Amino acid sequence: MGFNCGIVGLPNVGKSTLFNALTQTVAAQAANYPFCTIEPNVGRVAVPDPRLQVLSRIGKSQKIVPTSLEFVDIAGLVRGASKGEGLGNQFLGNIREVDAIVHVLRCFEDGDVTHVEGSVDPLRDMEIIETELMLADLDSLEKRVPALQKKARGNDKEAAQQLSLIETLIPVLQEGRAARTAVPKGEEMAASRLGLMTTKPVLYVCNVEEANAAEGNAHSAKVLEFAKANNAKAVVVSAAIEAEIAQMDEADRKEFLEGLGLSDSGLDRVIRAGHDLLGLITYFTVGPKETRAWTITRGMTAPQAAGVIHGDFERGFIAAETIAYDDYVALNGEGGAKDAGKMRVEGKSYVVKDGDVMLFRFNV
Ligand SMILES: Nc1ncnc2c1ncn2[C@@H]1O[C@H](COP(=O)(O)OP(=O)(O)OP(=O)(O)O)[C@@H](O)[C@H]1O
Ligand SMILES: [Mg+2]
Repeated sequence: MGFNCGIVGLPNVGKSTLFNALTQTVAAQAANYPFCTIEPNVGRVAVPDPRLQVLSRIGKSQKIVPTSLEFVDIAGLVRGASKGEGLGNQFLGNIREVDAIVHVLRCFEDGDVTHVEGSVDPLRDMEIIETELMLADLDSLEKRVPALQKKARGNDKEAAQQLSLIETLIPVLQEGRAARTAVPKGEEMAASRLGLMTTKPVLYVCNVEEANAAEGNAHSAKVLEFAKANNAKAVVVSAAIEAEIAQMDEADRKEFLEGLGLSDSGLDRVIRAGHDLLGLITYFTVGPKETRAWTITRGMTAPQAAGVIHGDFERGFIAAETIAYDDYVALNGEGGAKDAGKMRVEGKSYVVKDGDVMLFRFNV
């Protein structure tokens, strides 16, 4: 399943630094000048899930295979990007291609690191970026209206439906609100097919200085408050320190994190939040060879979930032996769950739940 999160923001706010930390590489060039990144950097990241260790211990698996998520480090956007400023059109094109947006906001004070707006103010920066995305969306919708009107007059039902959705969204964007805030219920799929940027789910990442990695600072507090009031997600991270930690070996990393007063890496929170943002859930397969996490979209049925492992599993699907994660753990594995009657044999219409431990029966 090819889901990805695009890392978006003003130039020089720490996007490539965050990308390098996430991917545990130095693949992306991160440096103290705006427009350091031009071509997007793409990398896959393992989704950390503490349930994997628990399951593999009970199931006596030889190895653990986490599921993964793709991140794309995109060039910085500036004011006027929707009108072509700063190679805006090209960069907006990169954003259109991702499934979710990780919006990096500079919350660190450092006189040596250039800020294209001259001062640190994450809510202002957020508005600059979101305005550009809204203007670009507005432009792309308005362009489609005349052709759709013509088709709709010729009794094209599909065109008429699309036109009506577009006519709902245009005034919303004109008022300066993201399209995602006004998609009518039941039209989410149709809206996502419009290829807009402001319908994509967004996660705000507050990039703070090293000293504030644990608690955040006054800038990040403003973002968190905004996010709370607007039903949005935000996390605090120090990209610079995370990039450093990512280069350390396991033992040093732990000691270093503890020294900073961090129980877990901020990156884990970014990755997990990205996973949730995409409406993704995880089910597990547990065996002597491996304990493995699989990513599916919320709402998928058992055969569809099986298809993520192999097309044959979906085509020849018969049933899925299913144990909820909590039951698997409480009853110490498959045998105990079976004895307690907690292993369910689910059929074709079963909607898989997050944490299900599954074994598929199939026949091809
Ligand atoms: N939390 C932080 N504290 C201090 N400095 C940081 C922090 N995060 C990033 N930086 C510094 O900010 C500068 C810009 O970082 P980076 O190249 O990652 O930004 P970018 O958003 O990818 O920029 P561009 O849009 O130009 O590609 C680098 O010098 C980096 O070391
Ligand atoms: Mg960059």
